[in-house]
Amino acid sequence: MHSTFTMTREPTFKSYCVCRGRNEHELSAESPIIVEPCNQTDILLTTTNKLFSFDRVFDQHATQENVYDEVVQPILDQVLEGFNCTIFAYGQTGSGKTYTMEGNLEERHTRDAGIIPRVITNLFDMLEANHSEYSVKVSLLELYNEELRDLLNPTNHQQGRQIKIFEDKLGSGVIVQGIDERFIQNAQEGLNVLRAGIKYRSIGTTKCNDKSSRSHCVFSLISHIRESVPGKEDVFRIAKLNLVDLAGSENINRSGAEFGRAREAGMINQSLLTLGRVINHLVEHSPHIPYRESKLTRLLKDSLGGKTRTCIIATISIAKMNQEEITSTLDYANRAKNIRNRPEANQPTNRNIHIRDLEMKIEQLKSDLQASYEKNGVYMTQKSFDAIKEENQHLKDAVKDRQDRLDKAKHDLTHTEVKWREVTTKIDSVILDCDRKVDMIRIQEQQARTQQADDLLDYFGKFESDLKSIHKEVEIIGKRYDQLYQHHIQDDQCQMESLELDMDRWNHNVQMSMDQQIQQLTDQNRKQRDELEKEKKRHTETWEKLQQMISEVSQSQKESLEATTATLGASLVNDIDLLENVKTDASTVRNKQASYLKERKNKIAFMENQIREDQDHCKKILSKISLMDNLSKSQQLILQTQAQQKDEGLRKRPLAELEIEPIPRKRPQR
Ligand SMILES: Nc1ncnc2c1ncn2[C@@H]1O[C@H](COP(=O)(O)OP(=O)(O)OP(=O)(O)O)[C@@H](O)[C@H]1O
Repeated sequence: MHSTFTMTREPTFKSYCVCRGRNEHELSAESPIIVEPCNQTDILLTTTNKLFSFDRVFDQHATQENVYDEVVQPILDQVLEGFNCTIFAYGQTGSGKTYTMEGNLEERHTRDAGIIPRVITNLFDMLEANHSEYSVKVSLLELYNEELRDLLNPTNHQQGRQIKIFEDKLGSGVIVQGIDERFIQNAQEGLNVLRAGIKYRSIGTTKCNDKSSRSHCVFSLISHIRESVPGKEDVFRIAKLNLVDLAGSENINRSGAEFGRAREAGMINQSLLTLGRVINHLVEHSPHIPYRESKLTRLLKDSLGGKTRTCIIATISIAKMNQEEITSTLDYANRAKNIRNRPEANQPTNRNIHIRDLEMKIEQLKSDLQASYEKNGVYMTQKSFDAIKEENQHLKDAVKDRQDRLDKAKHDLTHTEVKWREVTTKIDSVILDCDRKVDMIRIQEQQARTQQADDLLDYFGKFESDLKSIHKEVEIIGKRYDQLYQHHIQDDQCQMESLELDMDRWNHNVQMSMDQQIQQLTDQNRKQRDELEKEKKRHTETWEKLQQMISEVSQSQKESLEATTATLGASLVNDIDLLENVKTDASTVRNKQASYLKERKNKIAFMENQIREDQDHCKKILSKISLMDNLSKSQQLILQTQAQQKDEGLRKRPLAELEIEPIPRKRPQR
């Protein structure tokens, strides 16, 4: 055994997680597994994909022995070194707290034996192996509905003897007055005592557990170990191990706490809530830790942020149907991991000190007894009175603390009320303003609508008169078209007839003049030819007569004669050519006249077509105009009806419901 009193640097508040495999109920409900231990220290909640870290995670296949070896054995070693230690089991009902802490109490080394029987057994084994002088005493305390009960002496409670909790001024932690502490000589005796006490634990039935522990249960082991120091007086090393099986952390509805058990569940939750608050305050290093708000936290004060080595074992189901509780348990235990305790080994005490302590205690008890016999008004010793006074002071402090918080809450409430009133007034004025604005907007809208309707009526009136004038214009155009058409055709026909006449006349004239010219030319030609013949004859005669003379006439005369003949011949040819040209010109003019006539005819036919098309177009325009006329009349009617209806309904109907189409501001182009 180690005899040194060491301050450790390991985490002072450890946190473990133990998973329970699915039970019959969860299997029959086919509730899927939602937790996955990733490695030895992390566990994944698959539904939220959140990872929780612990000092060690035990999956559903882990054994009680595994848990003991890894969690409890190191703690037991430290108990033997003089450290006070505490192990909590925390979890929803039915998750395996009692199984983990107690398990099977019947047999020493069964597979299902939990932490307590293994601790008892191993403690004695270790003490024996150490060959030291020792003593071990145990106590078993139940906290039910905020009442402490001694399970090793249940009659105490029945006889109305109260168990009190004191804080020891000398620094040895919390003192629980009025409980039985049984010395046990060996493991078997310890197990017997435990089994006997456990029988009295408050058990009920819940939906989650047939044998549900309805209370918090604290099993404490106190060991005194004698240590020999060479040349000095022997000393005793005293240490305490608390093994706490908390009640289920379930919510009332889900646990199905029935038949008056709702109060019980409420109480359980109350003390667990306080435990949670204490943990939060410790984690946040708050100046005030609300230990005094529940007996559970008062009892375990030293294990929470005190000098004790503490660990929490979170027991969880792995089935999805318990998701809510699994999450809250993991959160709770995870948070507790951040508590910082200041473990200190207890100072060894020697026989004399111990005897003196015991003598003081005997004295105190004697004094209490005496005071109680004498019934002199104060049935207790001064020391007990002082303790009660101190308790009262604590209570007063707590009351003051609560009063302060209440005052602050009241102050906050008043402040909030003032603000609320301010906000309400503001809201009222805003509503009033809004109402006024809405009314104004309605009136404006109504006016605008009426104006719009009037504008519309004006517009349609003008539109109608415009249509009428268009109508008239179109009629005039139509008539003009008709007249034009008649006129044009007649003109063209006259023109054509006169042209034809002209042509005929011209043709005739041309023919006549041509014939005359031809006749003249032919006559002229004949005359000239006759003259020429005569001339020729004369010449021949003359020639013949003057043959002789001719031979004598110079060559030049002969040439001149021949030239004259040639000139006369050429002139004749020219005349013929001229006549031919005149003929060609006449036929060209004739052709031109014919093509002009043809062109005119085509033009007239084209114009006739156009006029016909124009007439059709006019007819269409006329029918459209009459259609528009009808439409405008019917729209005018609708508008008038609407205007009347609007006038009546505008006050009642919201703006958006008025189905008036947008007004085209642009006039249609004529
Ligand atoms: N790891 C486990 N292996 C096998 N069985 C288990 C395990 N944990 C719990 N059980 C069984 O589940 C049932 C409920 O367990 P237990 O009574 O320990 O729950 P609990 O958390 O203490 O519930 P309560 O808060 O209601 O007391 C018991 O029958 C127990 O034997």
